[in-house]
Amino acid sequence: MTDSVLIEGLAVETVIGVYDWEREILQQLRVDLEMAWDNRPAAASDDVRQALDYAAVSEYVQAFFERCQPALLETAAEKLAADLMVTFAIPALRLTLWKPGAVPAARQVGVRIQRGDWS
Ligand SMILES: Nc1nc2c(c(=O)[nH]1)N=C([C@H](O)[C@@H](O)CO)CN2
Repeated sequence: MTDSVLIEGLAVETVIGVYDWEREILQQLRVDLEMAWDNRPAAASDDVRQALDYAAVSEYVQAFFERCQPALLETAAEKLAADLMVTFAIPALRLTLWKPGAVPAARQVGVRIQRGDWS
């Protein structure tokens, strides 16, 4: 699959972190997504129902972080990737979760995973 639908820098607020003090506060994450999708049917029909609707996916990601509040970025990434692939029938995706401010000397830190079949 050579086509994709992209979401970059989606801001979400959630409870996340391994330390006790982190369980008491909201922190911002930034989400980048590259989702494999054949864009030709949407282009041919000019119909959003044939597209992978990035607005709908963005809303889903926001709702996910309201109900899923894990300690590790790794856990959040794995669960979110699995949920998105099932809910939207996405064959493959690359997901990056950034946690700006977690390491003050770094611009941001995060994790990136790739799941599914990109062929
Ligand atoms: N690989 C990871 N390392 C760390 C994580 C994480 O989620 N994945 N989390 C923390 C703390 O929660 C940290 O962000 C607090 O500043 C430390 N390392």
